[in-house]
Amino acid sequence: MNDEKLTLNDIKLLMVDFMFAGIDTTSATLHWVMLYLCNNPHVQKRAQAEADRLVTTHGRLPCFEDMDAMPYTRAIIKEATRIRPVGPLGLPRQTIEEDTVAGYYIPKDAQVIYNTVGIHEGLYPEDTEMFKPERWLAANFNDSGNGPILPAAGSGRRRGSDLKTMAEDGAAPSSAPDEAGHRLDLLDGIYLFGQGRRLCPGERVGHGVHSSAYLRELEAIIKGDLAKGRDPRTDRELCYAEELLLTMNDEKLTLNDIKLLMVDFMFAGIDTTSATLHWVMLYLCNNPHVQKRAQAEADRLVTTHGRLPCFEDMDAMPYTRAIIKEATRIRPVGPLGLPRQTIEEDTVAGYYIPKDAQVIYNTVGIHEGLYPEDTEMFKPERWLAANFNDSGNGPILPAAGSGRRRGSDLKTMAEDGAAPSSAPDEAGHRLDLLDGIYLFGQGRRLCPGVHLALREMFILVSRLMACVTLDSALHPGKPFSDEAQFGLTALPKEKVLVTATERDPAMREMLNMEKRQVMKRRVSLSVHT
Ligand code: HEM
Repeated sequence: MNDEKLTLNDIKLLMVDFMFAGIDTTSATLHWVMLYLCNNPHVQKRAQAEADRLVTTHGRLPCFEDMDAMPYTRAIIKEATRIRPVGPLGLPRQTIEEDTVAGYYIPKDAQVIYNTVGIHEGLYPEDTEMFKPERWLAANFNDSGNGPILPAAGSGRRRGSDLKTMAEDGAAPSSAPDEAGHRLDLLDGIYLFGQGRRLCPGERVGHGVHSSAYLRELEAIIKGDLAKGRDPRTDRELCYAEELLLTMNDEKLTLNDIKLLMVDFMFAGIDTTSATLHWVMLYLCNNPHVQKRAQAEADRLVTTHGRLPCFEDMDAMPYTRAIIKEATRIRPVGPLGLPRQTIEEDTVAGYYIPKDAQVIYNTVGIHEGLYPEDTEMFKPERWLAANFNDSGNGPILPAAGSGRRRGSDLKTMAEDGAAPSSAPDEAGHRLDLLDGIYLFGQGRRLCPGVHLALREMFILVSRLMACVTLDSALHPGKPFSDEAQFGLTALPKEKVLVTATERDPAMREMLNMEKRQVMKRRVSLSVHT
């Protein structure tokens, strides 16, 4: 550490990085390897024959030194990374100069993301869905250009024929690279580990382009409107990208900033929200009484307004919101928060935390601590104002943004089933998604997408409850296992396949009516543009 000018803290951060970056990725890839081995007994047989040859020669089990002598085993791993790359998209890069790739102009400072799945599919378009480890054996590359065009690890593109370098499958073991110094290794042709200088250090690898054509088109439409003295906002509902394009001068945003924001949102907002919805569906199927109560809430709204729930009904549907909140409590899809660095020393729960330490909050642990007596019970009613009272009933909840306050302070929302009200209570408090929930982080870098995520989930759950009854498609009437499988997001271990049974044909008619109205709006928008 002295030669490399590393502090003890740098070493700790490296250890944590390795844990975060190395465990899920490797184990997910191994899941695919196992799956394809089970699905392809002939592949297993050939790998076993290779292992047997090694065992017979050396009188011991394979060890790290045998990598070069077992090309078929390596080819199995490589084919699994090709056919199902566990990171479907690469990490973003910023271009340091302009360029043209496949006919697309890429400006300087653009954010580019390579599409690993797309690149891998393009390698063998004729049979991309076939698991064929033998693609990766040197015997299948020859100087007539047989084999795909493979980009080499770390340096530009080179022909597959250059890669005719490895010992043939089954040939005498040799650990030396061939005379040209090439190796048909895991990285040749595989983009799963990234590319270039920031290639995954656990292995080494791309490109792929985040197209900006759509954004430029939108910008032209907005500029066209403004040039004609027309404010697009008065004509139609704008999407987020259009709103940003309209305010980009005032906000000092470049087109590139907007692109980066869009990409950030896609990365940060899709998996997290969809994983949370998996849990919501699971717990709805497992708790028919919860569905019934949510359906009753939706029915009251439909009867009052003669339409399906919409965003404005959030405050009027506390039980639906409580379902979403309880799902985020019981199975937070991000089991750990993102790391923070302490700016001063402190003592927390008897533990001394030095300055400059990296701390990670344990979301699962905090959530479990809220209701230790029945933490594994899915009880949305915990989050209804009726269940908080001045005698301190309810857990001690940390309030969103400001210290800790007693649950009794939170007796603020309209009672479940009470008259709809969109106004916060007189104390200005709201029993909202963030009170007591750490899933979205805390403090200044709290998830900025929380309100969007809540609305997306609210609209889906409230409308589902208005229209259908959910049940497990795999084992009707029986609960799903609520065990979590940990990955980048913690998803249910069991596949949440559900059936949706229509409750009332009148709801279908309401949906169809809405669909017709949306289509009409779309037509008028395309006429406008
Ligand atoms: C259920 C859904 C979601 C969950 C569980 C979630 C969770 C999180 C967490 C834990 C963080 C880190 C906060 C911290 O450092 O303390 C975060 C950051 C972030 N989230 Fe979300 N998120 C969700 C939905 C969304 C959506 C829908 C968007 C946008 C469309 C979004 C955009 C972001 C962005 C841009 C950041 C980075 C903020 C920063 O670095 O300052 N998230 N999210």
